[in-house]
Amino acid sequence: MSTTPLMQQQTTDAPTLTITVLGCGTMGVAILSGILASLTSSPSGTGTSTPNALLPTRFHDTDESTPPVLPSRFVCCVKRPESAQRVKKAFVHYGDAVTVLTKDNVHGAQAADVVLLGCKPQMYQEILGEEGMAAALEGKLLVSILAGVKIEQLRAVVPASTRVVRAMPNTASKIRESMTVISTADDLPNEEKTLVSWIFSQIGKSLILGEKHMDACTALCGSGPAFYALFIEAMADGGVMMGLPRAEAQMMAAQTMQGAGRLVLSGQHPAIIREQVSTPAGCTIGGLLMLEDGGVRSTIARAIQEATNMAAGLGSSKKK
Ligand SMILES: NC(=O)C1=CN([C@@H]2O[C@H](COP(=O)(O)OP(=O)(O)OC[C@H]3O[C@@H](n4cnc5c(N)ncnc54)[C@H](OP(=O)(O)O)[C@@H]3O)[C@@H](O)[C@H]2O)C=CC1
Ligand SMILES: O=C(O)[C@@H]1CCC=N1
Repeated sequence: MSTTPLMQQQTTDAPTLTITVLGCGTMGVAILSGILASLTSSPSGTGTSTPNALLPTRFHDTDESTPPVLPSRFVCCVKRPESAQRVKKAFVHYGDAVTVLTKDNVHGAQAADVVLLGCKPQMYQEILGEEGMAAALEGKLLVSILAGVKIEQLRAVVPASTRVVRAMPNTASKIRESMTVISTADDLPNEEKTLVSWIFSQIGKSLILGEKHMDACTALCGSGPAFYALFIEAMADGGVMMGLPRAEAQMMAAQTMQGAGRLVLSGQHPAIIREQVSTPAGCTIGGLLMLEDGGVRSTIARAIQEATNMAAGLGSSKKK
């Protein structure tokens, strides 16, 4: 039987690395599920982060190297006992590798090498300002997935020795199909850049961009699954309207969306895909014109604009 990194580190004296999630809700569970799945799958099954041939060179694809020590211990911090039960249930198959703490963030941070901040944006000051937290974060790497909270805001509430990184993943982390954008300060040590890149490349594709783009990335990557889900529902509704059974219509819509996305990722321009599908005098052009009549293109673009603007305001302490 082949051994996985998680198994090796649990059965030998190899150095360990602990990731603690402060606020382990939907996203915390999704991210840890993806990382744990990558650590426990066979080497050939790991890493979905193939370099994207479509990326213009001005964008930096993330570092593809493997850190010398991989995470093998995970601590999940939540507030309510019922959430603790839910998280325990999600990770029941990983035994001692996952610990769940309720209202015990400081111990969680003390145990960590890397702290993943996964609470609501409005909670960061309260959680990072807890008594004992500053000492627990000294010299550590803090990765925030909070929408709208800037690196500068986080730096203002953690010790100067804490390195702060922002990342914007999405719920598809759970199945290792996230799209994550990472933003780091220029002075982040290379080994920590490698570690952060490794973490997010285990749960899908990732790239590095300047922080000024983070709110738009939040709309595209973070909110994106909700927008595509609406599109899937609408496509399926149309199929049902025309007599298709609901479950089959939904499957057709989702798989067709995935296929179109993969064609784009394989290098085909969306306009070429659209033209190739539109047989002259065929049905596709009829459907496309109906969508254009309905202003779908600008409505979708405006939805990204609106979500971006709303994301930008989420880090403001006035919002509760
Ligand atoms: N949902 C998404 O698709 C995405 C979300 N994000 C960002 O991720 C973050 C989390 O979002 P999401 O996972 O949806 O939110 P959830 O509400 O699901 O998770 C928040 C977690 O924080 C915990 N929490 C609240 N207060 C405390 C506290 N004092 N100490 C410890 N834990 C606490 C909650 O615990 P309890 O349940 O016990 O209250 C809960 O587990 C947000 O900042 C969001 O902007 C980023 C990308 C995508
Ligand atoms: O809706 C939100 O605020 C979060 C951030 C991105 C996705 N969900």
